[in-house]
Amino acid sequence: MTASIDAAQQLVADLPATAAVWCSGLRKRYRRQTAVDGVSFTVGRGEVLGLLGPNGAGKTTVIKMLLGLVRPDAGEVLLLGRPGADPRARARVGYLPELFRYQPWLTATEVLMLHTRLARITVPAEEQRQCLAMVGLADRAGDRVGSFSKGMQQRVGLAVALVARPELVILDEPTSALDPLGRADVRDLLLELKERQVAVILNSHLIGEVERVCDRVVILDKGRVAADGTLAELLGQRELRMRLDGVTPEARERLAAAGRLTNQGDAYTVTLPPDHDDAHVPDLVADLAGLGVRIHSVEPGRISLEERLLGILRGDQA
Ligand SMILES: Nc1ncnc2c1ncn2[C@@H]1O[C@H](COP(=O)(O)OP(=O)(O)OP(=O)(O)O)[C@@H](O)[C@H]1O
Repeated sequence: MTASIDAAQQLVADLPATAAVWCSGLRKRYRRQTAVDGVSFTVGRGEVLGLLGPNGAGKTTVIKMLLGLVRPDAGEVLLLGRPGADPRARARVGYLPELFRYQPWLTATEVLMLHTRLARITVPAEEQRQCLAMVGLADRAGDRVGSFSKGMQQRVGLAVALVARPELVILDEPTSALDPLGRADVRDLLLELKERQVAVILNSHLIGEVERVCDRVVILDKGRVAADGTLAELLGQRELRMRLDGVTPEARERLAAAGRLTNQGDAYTVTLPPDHDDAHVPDLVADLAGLGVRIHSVEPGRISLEERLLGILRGDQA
């Protein structure tokens, strides 16, 4: 008997760790408007996922379906290995909504106490204080939230999302009301969560922010997944940026043979194909010199997430 229990425990221990989020085939229509149309993705434990896409792409609707705040027309959700509707899973998830509003008559400390009680988790007062300090509200803990600026209320929302020791945090535009210093604070906070192996979904229009902290990105467009991959996969395309003069039609042809060519004045950019071999760069430079081109600089580069996002949304080929 004991042997079979041991074997069963070993079997469970050997199972691969469940994902923080797994969703498949999520769909939602509002009257004649399709908001989300067959969205599937996974977020690993401790992974920071950026959710990007234009206004109305369906990002908030996806987030609300993950959290059970909007009922999907189709599709399934698992949070931390349990069905999305299971209260045991939800208690381990922190959430900052896009439109945040907290009870104005409560102090910041009382808002946190209320949320830990709702999550049915005991968090020592000292830890709650640390949580407020982490979002820069240590000095305002005893003040009523109704007297806070919008940015300060968003910081309260971040503390609420973090206070119950979540294993997954979902942040819907967490820096929309924050000043540049506040944005930098959130960036540090996300990196700290990553270190603590807390999984994060970050919906943000601030692409630089996403590029700095996210491991992976899902791009939504018109309710569908337009791209899903690690930053390395999405930004794998590299470029050669050159300053040239004396570019003859033959030299231009040679540049275009190396990749997609754009130019403005004396600045030439070749977007290299995915199978490009770095060993070919000296050949290109030698050929250009042989064709009489004066080469002032050659700089390797990588496209930014913003350029990639715009390319995907405009339907450019990778
Ligand atoms: N409660 C609702 N009733 C009707 N339509 C809705 C509702 N919520 C969202 N929609 C529609 O669903 C689509 C997706 O909206 P959603 O808020 O998910 O987009 P989003 O990507 O989060 O946009 P944004 O970047 O502007 O916040 C939009 O066309 C929107 O009008």
